[in-house]
Amino acid sequence: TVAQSSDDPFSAEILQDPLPFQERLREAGSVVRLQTYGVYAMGRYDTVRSALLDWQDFQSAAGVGMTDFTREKPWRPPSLLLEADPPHHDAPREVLAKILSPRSIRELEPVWADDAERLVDQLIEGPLEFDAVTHLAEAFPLRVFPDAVGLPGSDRDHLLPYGDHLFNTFGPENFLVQQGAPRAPELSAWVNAQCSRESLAATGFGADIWAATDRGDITPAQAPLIVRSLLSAGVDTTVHAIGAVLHAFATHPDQWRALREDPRLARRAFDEAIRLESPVQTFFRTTTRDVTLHGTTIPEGHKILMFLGAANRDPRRWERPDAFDLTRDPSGHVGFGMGIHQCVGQHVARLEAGTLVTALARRVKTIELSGPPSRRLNNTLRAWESMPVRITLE
Ligand code: HEM
Ligand SMILES: O=C(O)c1ccc(C2CC2)cc1
Repeated sequence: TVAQSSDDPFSAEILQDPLPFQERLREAGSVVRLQTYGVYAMGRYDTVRSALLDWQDFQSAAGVGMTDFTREKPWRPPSLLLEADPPHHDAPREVLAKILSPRSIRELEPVWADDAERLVDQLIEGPLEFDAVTHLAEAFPLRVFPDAVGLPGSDRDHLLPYGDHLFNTFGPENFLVQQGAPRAPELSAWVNAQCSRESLAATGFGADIWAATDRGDITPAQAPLIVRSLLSAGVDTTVHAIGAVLHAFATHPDQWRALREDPRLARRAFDEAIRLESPVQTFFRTTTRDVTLHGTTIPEGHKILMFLGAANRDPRRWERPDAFDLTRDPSGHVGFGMGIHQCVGQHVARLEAGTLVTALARRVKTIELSGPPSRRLNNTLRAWESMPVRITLE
């Protein structure tokens, strides 16, 4: 018999503080049936990793949220990457992987480094106490990423509520989805309008995607959906990942000192903050046949829920899992997923966070919380509402 849990991981209480539930989940077994939703959950690192790698038994094409696309209509046309499996997944993935590769985005490094320095210079002219979510975690990605995609200047802040709602729709239709539903059609229409060739600048990730249609690597019908993938995945994730790394440093002054002594630590700090916080907490898969995992058989056509956040703090895999420790090697964390769907934008995310943290480390001597930070509840994202900080300067 399979282990059972009566917890609701999408309740406000557990979304506010998921750690006790995640501990219960890991201890209950490799595969645990969530009675509230009739889905199978996994929180241990080894089980999550093997499900991520086994795309044949655990498919994405039926959706990576609770909705089973073979039974219900998705609220938006499925992503050609996230919600697709080989062979359909192959060409869109190959096109985007090339456009977002470290070599392709290398030219952005000086541009973003300069932008980060200007943003930090402006910031430190003002009061040395401010909300790091508003003035850093949200401000920087919204300043650099839409430009890199090739979005026109105005109303780019639609991207945040669009992403917030999208990430809620991967969960059950609970209070969070109901909150975002009224604006969803308008936000979705706005995002779709940004993805046409004529809307996008002549250079940037968007133009590069459309150029791939001229080469026949993808079709003109596919191009807008692939641009939509960037606008869907590329903003809220980095906002809350940067929030996570700032929170980690603000609560570990010794690690901030270590970074200032050795700026190369910025990259490892980002991955360690992603391991610890897992801005993307969960994703689903759907079984393509009866699958037996660690002695538990999951019948065909069932949803499994992978708790990336729980796997990233599994004591079976990580020593002192709840510590933010820059001497640790965080590689192997599942905060960007693993396998054929592993985050294709991770190099962009690392560059964004790296340039901002490096610019801060040059000017800011100390950073600490000046009040309690508050969480923004979301069915999928571990997100920040506000983070009051106080800094001192060099
Ligand atoms: C720190 C920030 C980010 C985090 C934590 C993150 C996390 C993830 C995760 C966990 C997946 C795997 C989804 C799955 O297995 O079903 C993924 C896939 C993806 N990410 Fe990211 N992501 C981040 C930033 C970005 C950025 C900046 C972009 C675009 C520039 C992006 C674009 C994508 C796309 C298109 C996929 C689907 C890949 C595929 O299915 O082949 N992500 N991301
Ligand atoms: O292709 C998409 O639309 C897409 C949306 C959200 C994500 C999350 C995992 C970062 C990834 C891809």
